[in-house]
Formats: sequence, C-alpha cells, structure tokens
Amino acid sequence: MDLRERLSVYLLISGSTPETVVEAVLAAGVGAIQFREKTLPMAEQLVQARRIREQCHKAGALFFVNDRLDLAMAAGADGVHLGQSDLPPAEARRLWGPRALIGASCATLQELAMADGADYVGVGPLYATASKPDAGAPVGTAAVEQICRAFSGPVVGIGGIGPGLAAPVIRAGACGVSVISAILDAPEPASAARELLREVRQALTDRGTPGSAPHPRAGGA
Ligand SMILES: Cc1ncc(COP(=O)(O)OP(=O)(O)O)c(N)n1
Ligand SMILES: Cc1ncsc1CCOP(=O)(O)O
Ligand SMILES: [Mg+2]
Repeated sequence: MDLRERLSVYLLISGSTPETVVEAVLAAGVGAIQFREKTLPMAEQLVQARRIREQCHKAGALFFVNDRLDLAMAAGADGVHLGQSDLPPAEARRLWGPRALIGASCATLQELAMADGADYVGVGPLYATASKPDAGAPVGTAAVEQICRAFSGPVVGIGGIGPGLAAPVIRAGACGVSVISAILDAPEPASAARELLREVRQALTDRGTPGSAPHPRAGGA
C-alpha cells in the first residue's frame, strides 16, 4: 500500500484516546495515526507513543508524531508532522535521514513554500472546527485545489471534515482526509472510520485516481 492510500483516512489522537478505540479504528481500516498530545509530560508521551506505534505497526498502519522530531525519533515513529511554527521539514530531514516520512501543514501557497522537503502536506483548516481553537479562518477546498496544482506529493485535507464533506476534499485533488472529531466524537468510532473510508474510496473511484508510484519510504504491505 503506498503513502497516498494509507493517508485515505488519517486520524489524529491524543494521550486521552483509549487504547481500545485505537485498536478498533485500526481494525476498521484507518491507515495512518498521528499522536498529537500537547500537555502531558514528555516521559509519559514517550510511553504512550511507543505503545501506539506498536498498535499501528501490528495493523500495518503508519505512525506519526505531531510537532516534535525528538519524540518521533525516540518513539520509532514512521514520521513527524510539522506545522508552520515547528522545525522546517528540510531540517527535520537532515536530522532524521532519508527514510523518515515528513508531513507539513499549509493553508496557502506561501506556506507551501516553507514546506520544502515534505513527503506530504496537510491543508487546512478547510471548514470550521472546534478541535483546534487557534486554527485560523477556514480556507475551503479551493486551497486544496491550489496546493495540489503546486505540490506533486500526497495532500490531505484537515479541519471540520465529517460525513458528506470528505468527497468534496477528494474531488479538489486530495488523496485523503485527516480528522479528529468525525471519528473520536462519534458514538461508534470504528463505524465512523469505516464510513469515512468508504466515502473517500468512492470519491477517488469517481475521480479516477491518478496512477501513483509506490512511495519509496511508505514500506510494503
Ligand atoms: C495532517 C495534519 N495536517 C495539519 C495539521 C496541523 O498542524 P499544525 O498547524 O502544526 O497544528 P497542530 O496540530 O500542531 O495544533 C496536523 N496536525 N496534521
Ligand atoms: C489539527 C488541526 N489542524 C487544522 S484543523 C485541525 C483540527 C482537526 O480536527 P477536526 O477533524 O475535529 O476538525
Ligand atoms: Mg504543529
């Protein structure tokens, strides 16, 4: 499975996400998980990150750490996701090496310029979201279209994406959607994950997914 396919549904979790929920969404087909924990002490984050990495790898999913290159490396993650105020992707690459998967956030073409060296980009917030109070104004799917024209790697949309809102993101050119509340706030997270995956796959089929070479660092599965 290549990187684009694994990013079809990319879930962000925190330290308070129950282990059983992680297990269930992975079994439902979530292909990538990002550990996004901003408050717990680092030693505790490291223990949690290692446990989630194990869960992901058993399920054949990718494991990313948000913000912190040091934590990502210590936890044996597949990659790190860096925002505009984090280490530049090129610097993370220099420190971690060629096998690391590096993701970057951008909302505009100017921000994309700062993402040089990233393997994939997350574009957002696309819609209003309560999950990130400092997210800024929604940029909508037009931003996905613009960034997909300028960046040849995988692009995921993020921010306020729930049922029925994933298909427009794929039609705009993204390979997947990155979510928190659509899955974690759902009464049955595994069912919500399956439904989102179904919507993404249907939209990719309708779009006529462009042939993409397997990503050299996404591993085989
Ligand atoms: C896949 C993905 N895309 C965007 C983000 C947002 O990153 P950032 O802007 O650094 O904000 P925080 O998540 O750190 O609050 C992301 N985490 N993942
Ligand atoms: C981390 C992040 N970055 C941009 S929007 C967002 C929050 C996404 O959460 P939700 O899917 O609940 O809107
Ligand atoms: Mg960040």
